[in-house]
Amino acid sequence: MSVHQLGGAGTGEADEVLQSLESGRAFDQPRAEAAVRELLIAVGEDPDRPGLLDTPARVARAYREVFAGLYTDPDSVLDTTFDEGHQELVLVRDIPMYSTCEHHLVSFHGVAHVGYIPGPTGRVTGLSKLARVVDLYAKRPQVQERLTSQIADALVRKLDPRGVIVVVEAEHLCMAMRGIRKPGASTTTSAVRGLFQTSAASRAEALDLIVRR
Ligand SMILES: Nc1nc2c(ncn2[C@@H]2O[C@H](COP(=O)(O)OP(=O)(O)OP(=O)(O)O)[C@@H](O)[C@H]2O)c(=O)[nH]1
Ligand SMILES: [Zn+2]
Repeated sequence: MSVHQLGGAGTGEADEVLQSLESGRAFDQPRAEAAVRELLIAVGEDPDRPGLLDTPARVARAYREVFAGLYTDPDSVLDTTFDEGHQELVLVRDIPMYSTCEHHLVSFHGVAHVGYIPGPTGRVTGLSKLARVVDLYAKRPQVQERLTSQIADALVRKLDPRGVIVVVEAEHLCMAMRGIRKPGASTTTSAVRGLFQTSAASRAEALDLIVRR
C-alpha cells in the first residue's frame, strides 16, 4: 500500500489503523471506497469511466484526512504546559478553521478565536496547542455550536483556567452552494466559561480584542 502524508494534527500514514475514540470503530478504507462508488452510481454517474476510476480511493483518503480529529484525543495536545506566572488574558485570534457540517457533509469554514485567563499558578500552554485543539475538534462531523463548546471545555479541563472564551465565525457551504443559497452569510458562535461568564467587563474586554481588525 502506498504511503500518504496527511496534513493536520494527529494524522499518520495511510496503513496505520485509526480507531474512532467515540465509536471504537476503525477507519475502513475499502468500505469507504465502496460507499463512494455506490454513491456515484446512485447519482447516475459511471464509476468505471476513466475520470472516475481513482475517485473512490481518493475520496476515501480525503475523508480520512478531513475526519482526522475522530482518532486523536484533543485533550492530549494540551498536556504541554509551562509555568509562566502569567495571570492575564492569552488570546490567539483568526485561527483558520475547516470543519464539516454533520447534516450535509459539506464544509463550513472560517476562523476561531481562542482566549483564556490562566489559573492561580499562571500555567499556560503553547500557543500552537490552541490551534491544534481547534483543528482536532473541527476535523469531525460537526455543528458549529458543539465545536465551539468542545474547544472551550477542553481548555477548562486541561488548564484549570480562571476563564475561557471561544468565538467561531464561519460560512456554511450547505447554506451557500445549495438549499437557501446565501453565500457570504456568516455564523458567529461563542462559548464563555468561568470569569467570562460572571464578569461582563472581562467578557467585553476580550470580545473587543477579538472583533478588532
Ligand atoms: N445550528 C446549526 N445548524 C446547522 C449547522 N450546520 C448546518 N445546519 C443546519 O442544519 C439544518 C438541517 O435542516 P434539515 O431541514 O434537516 O435539512 P435540509 O432540508 O437540507 O435543510 P436546508 O438546508 O434548509 O435545505 C439546516 O437548517 C442547516 O442550515 C450548524 O453548525 N449549526
Ligand atoms: Zn449543512
